[in-house]
Formats: sequence, structure tokens, C-alpha cells
Amino acid sequence: LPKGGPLELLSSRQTDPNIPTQCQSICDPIVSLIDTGCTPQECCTNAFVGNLTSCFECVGNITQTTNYSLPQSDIDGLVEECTSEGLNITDTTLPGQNPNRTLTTLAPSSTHTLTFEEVKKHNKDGDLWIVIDSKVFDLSKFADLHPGGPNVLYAEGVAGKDATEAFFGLHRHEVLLRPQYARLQIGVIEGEVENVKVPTPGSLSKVPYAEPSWLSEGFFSPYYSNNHRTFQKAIRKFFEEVVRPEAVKCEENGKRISQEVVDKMSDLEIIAMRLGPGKHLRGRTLMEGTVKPEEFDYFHELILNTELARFGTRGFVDGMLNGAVIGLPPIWNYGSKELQAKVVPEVLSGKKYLALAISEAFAGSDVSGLQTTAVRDGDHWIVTGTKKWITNGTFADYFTTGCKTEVSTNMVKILELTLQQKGLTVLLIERGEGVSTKPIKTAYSSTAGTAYVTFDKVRVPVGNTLGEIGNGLSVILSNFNHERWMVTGCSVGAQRVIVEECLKWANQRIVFGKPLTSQAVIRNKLGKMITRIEACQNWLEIVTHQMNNMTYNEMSSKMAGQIGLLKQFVSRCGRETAEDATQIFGGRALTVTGMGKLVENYHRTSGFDAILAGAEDVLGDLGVRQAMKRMPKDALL
Ligand code: HEM
Repeated sequence: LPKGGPLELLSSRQTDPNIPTQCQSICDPIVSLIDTGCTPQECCTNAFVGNLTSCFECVGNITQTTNYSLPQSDIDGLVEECTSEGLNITDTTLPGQNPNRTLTTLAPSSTHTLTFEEVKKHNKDGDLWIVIDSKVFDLSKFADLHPGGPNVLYAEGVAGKDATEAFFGLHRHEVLLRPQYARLQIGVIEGEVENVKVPTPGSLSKVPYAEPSWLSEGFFSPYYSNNHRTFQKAIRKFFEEVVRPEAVKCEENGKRISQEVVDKMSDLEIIAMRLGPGKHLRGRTLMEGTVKPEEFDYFHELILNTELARFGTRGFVDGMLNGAVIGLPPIWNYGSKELQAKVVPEVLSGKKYLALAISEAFAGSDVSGLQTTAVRDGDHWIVTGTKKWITNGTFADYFTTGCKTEVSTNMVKILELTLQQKGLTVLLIERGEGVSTKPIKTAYSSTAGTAYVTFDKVRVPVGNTLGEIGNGLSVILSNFNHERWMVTGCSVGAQRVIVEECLKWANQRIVFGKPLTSQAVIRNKLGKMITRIEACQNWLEIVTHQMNNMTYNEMSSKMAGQIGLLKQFVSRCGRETAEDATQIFGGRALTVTGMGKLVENYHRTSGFDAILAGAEDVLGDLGVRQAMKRMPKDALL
């Protein structure tokens, strides 16, 4: 969109042969209108031939807002033009928001009151009204475009009637909120009010077990303070308003998170907070001052992790710069001062992206089997090898890379190395000559940026070595605790949403004339799901409490086993819940859109939690092996 918005596009139309591309950007927000019969092409043409109001007419009673950088005089003209065409368009720009003004067109007649007597007269082809949750919709033109076909709308009990129950048996409430459908509303039934309300951003669900008990009315927790509550509210609001639309879009189109959203996250220091409590937070204003850096603890971070996983967009969860969360700690724990001073601010401000590049086609959980090799050549390492499954790799600027290091015997003498010549070493590799990445198609969205990375004789300054040469294994292992704990937090957040979805669906779905919850087999599944999420949450919270009270080193030595077992338990529970949820939703859980879309996404992607950051079985085994190490010698029966 040109700087001056649609009007500038309009005035430049005669001279610019490249109109279709520009049209696309003007019409992007309304592409989804295709199914109401208004094609983006038409919108473009309308805008193109000067009939700007027609273009707005296509948008109809859009409830989303559109930003245009227009001078006030143009805004006034536009509002006047639209109003004279019978469109209710308002300038809802907040003071201080100039020059990006926000125009919102509103439903002109959604408050008209009508009676059932009036509605029932409109029950035929070409003249069709129906009522959903007290709102009257004119579907006369839409019926032929209805994705479920026109016939179902003309059926008895639907055409000219209150079709609320039928509607909610087949659609999510959000369908009615999409601008292209919301504009079909022509009024409300006299004396009735809507039952299903749009939750205000940041609000808590009232569905039992849809929130952890510390957020449920009338329940208590020893772990969370008022500050955690304020923080949770602010985070949920921000995520719902800013991140959710981006998450849904990226999960579908597979594109990486936009710089605009990254910038907004970094303004609030969300990228820095995702790396946990610590000195990297000093001097930063977290969430506009909601929490002081010295107050920020692992429970704040847990809140971030559970909240960001609530959108049913698992690929996006990893695409939301998880590479930095897992790849940056080795730099500030083991990198040189110079390296830290350069890289840490770039990554925390969201200006540069980082990926952790450990796993290979040759080695996954068996990190010691890595084949990527770094050979010492004077002040450089020459790195050659490949890495697989690298989250955020497609767009990363830096790679925190595990390498097998080879140092000649001569070099060992020169460098006075006391370590083995061969070992693992972690290097920070910058994208440049010899580094190439290609996307790997996985079961989840490519918005995660999962990549196959090739290093072809890449020259890496020795100053980019993280930790001691040959001591890479401890660099990698010390990083794992936090990463695994983070994955469990995200899994718990996502699982809880699935529990809520199932409780709602089982309650509203009518089969054989009764709600699904009247079936004992369904109640049994719900009971197990609730038990699992509560068990996961409670174990996760006590582990988080330990982390809050331990030093980093204590955590490394005492918690690795328990976090391994916790992650195994949480990811296994998640997959069982995914299975149960699929049974409860039936065929709806098999389609990417529609009623069961969150269950579909979770069922398809919950396996990632069982593999990423350490395979489930390997972690369970780690937990037992760590316990065995601590067995007292006199522990005999
Ligand atoms: C304002 C009114 C309505 C709108 C805007 C609307 C819109 C939609 C949309 C967008 C879909 C695609 C699936 C989805 O995104 O969830 C759909 C599917 C469907 N709709 Fe409607 N619909 C409306 C009313 C109704 C009513 C009253 C019925 C009554 C029986 C109905 C029956 C269906 C059926 C059977 C499907 C296919 C469901 C499936 O594939 O599982 N729709 N509708």
C-alpha cells in the first residue's frame, strides 16, 4: 500500500502499469470475502476506477480495523463519501496515533429490532432470514455461497426460524464474527439478548478446568502472587490482540512471524523474558513495567509459555522465535564478552534471529554422535557438515552449533590444550559464505522455519567458540533443562485448551436428542483428560518452585532427571488427551478448519512435544539413571 493509503494508489493508477500487485496489497484484508461473492479483483477494480466507497462496501461492516496513513482532510472526505453512500464508517483513531489512522466501518443496521413474526415471512429462495442467538441474518444473497450449501438453509426449522441450535452444532461462534458474515446481520429480535458473548481480550474462561486452579475463582495457590496475576492478564490480552491473529495467519500460510509483531514483542521485552529470570533483564522495562526485572521469576516465565500455546497453532509456537530461547543461553553463559555485547542485544531486540543447531540426520538424542566437523586453521575454525530439524533455521542469522572438533597435535601444543584433541565444541556460526538452509516439510506449519542446514567449509572466528574446546557436551547438556521445562509449559497450555474445547463440545453437541455428556463413555474420557491436565500442571508448578529456589548449578545437578521425567509424563498425557479429544469430536477432528480445528492441530502436532528437546523415552530413562546415581549405598530391603 503506498504511503498515502488507497487514495494515493488511486491517483497513481493512470501512470502505474504495476497495478495488480498494488491491488493485492489493498485487497489483502478482504481476500476472505471471496465466498460472499465479492472477489478481491472486484474490490481492486472498484478502488481502481475511483469508486472507493464500493471497495469499502465490500468490506461491509468490518469490525477489524484498517490503518491508513492519510491526511485528516482525506479521512474526512472518505468518511463523508462513505456516509453519503449509506455506509456507517467512523474514524476511530485514538489520540496520539497519527499518522496511522484507523477507519472502522460498522454494521449499519445490526441494532434494528425485529420480531419472529417478521422473520418467518422471509423463508424462501431469494428471500431468506434466519435467527442465531437473537441476531437476525439476511442470507438471501449468501445462501448460494454458503460453504454448507443452500439446501440446509432452506430446511424446515431453519428458514425464517431460530436456527441457533443447528448453527452451533455445525459452526464455531467465530464464524459469525468474521466481517464478511457479520455484515449479514440486519437486526436483533425484540426483547432478546445474545447468549454467546465474545470474550474480552485477556479475560478468563468460566468453563471448569479451562484455567489452572490458581486462575479459577475461589481457588488458591501457594506459588502465585498478585503480580503474577496482573502479569498473566496483561500477557493474555497482548497475545490475544496482537499475536493470535498473526499465529492463525502464519500457521495457515506457513510464513515466518512478521517483523512488525516481533518488534511489538521486543518493545514489551517478551523475547528477553522468554529466556527466563536473570541478569539479561536488568535495566529493561518488562511489559510496560508490569513486573520489575528483579521480581521476574520462573512462574512469570511459565505464564508466558502456557499463554503463548493457547491458540491451537503449534507450528507458530516454535516459530515465535523459539530458536533464540534455546540458542542464546550458551552465548551468555559461555561466549566471550565481545561476542555477548554484539549478539545478545541484536537477538533480544528481535533484529537478528538465532537457531540452535545440534541435531543431525546422523545424531539426535545421541549428541555425542555428531558428524559436523570443525577443523582448526589459525584464528578460524573451518566447519563442514549438515544439521537437521533446526527450528527457525530457515530465517536464522546465527546458528549455535554443536561440532566435532579436530585440532592437530601441533595446534594442541601451541594452544597448550590439556583437553582431548577430539571432542565436541559449540560454535556460534553467522549466516554467510558456505552456510545454506532449506525448509524441511514437517507435520506442523512451516512457520516454525524448520530447516536442513548445510555448512560447507565455513570460516568461523575462534572468538565464536562457546565454552572450552572439547567441552561442548556440557554446554549442550546444561542448556537442556530450561528448554525441556519450557516445552512442558507450552504443552500444558495447549492441552488445557483442548480440555476446554472438549468440555464445551460435549456439552453443546446433541446426539440422539441428548447432549454428548449424557454418554458415560464420553464422561469417562473427560474425567481422564481433566486428571491428566491437573497432574501435569501440579507437577510442573512444584518443579518451577524448585527452579525458583535453586542456583543454576544446583538446578543442573538436581533437576535434570526430574525435568526429563516431567517432560516424558506431560508429552505422553498430551498425546492421550489428543486421542481422547479426537474420539469426542469424531470427524470434526479430522478437518483443518471448522468445529474441531484446534483438536485437529493438537492431534497432528502433539507428537512434537514428545520429540523436540529430547525424545520421551530417552528422557524417562535419563530420569531413572539420575535417580540411580543418587541411590544411598545402604538402601537395601
Ligand atoms: C449466518 C449464518 C451462517 C453462516 C455465516 C454460515 C457459514 C458457514 C461456514 C463459513 C461454513 C464452513 C465451515 C466453518 O467455517 O465452520 C459453514 C458450513 C456449514 N453450515 Fe453454515 N452458516 C450459517 C448458517 C447455517 C445454518 C443455519 C445451518 C443449518 C443447518 C448451516 C449448515 C451448515 C453445514 C451443514 C455446514 C457444513 C459443515 C461441515 O462441513 O461440517 N449453516 N457454514
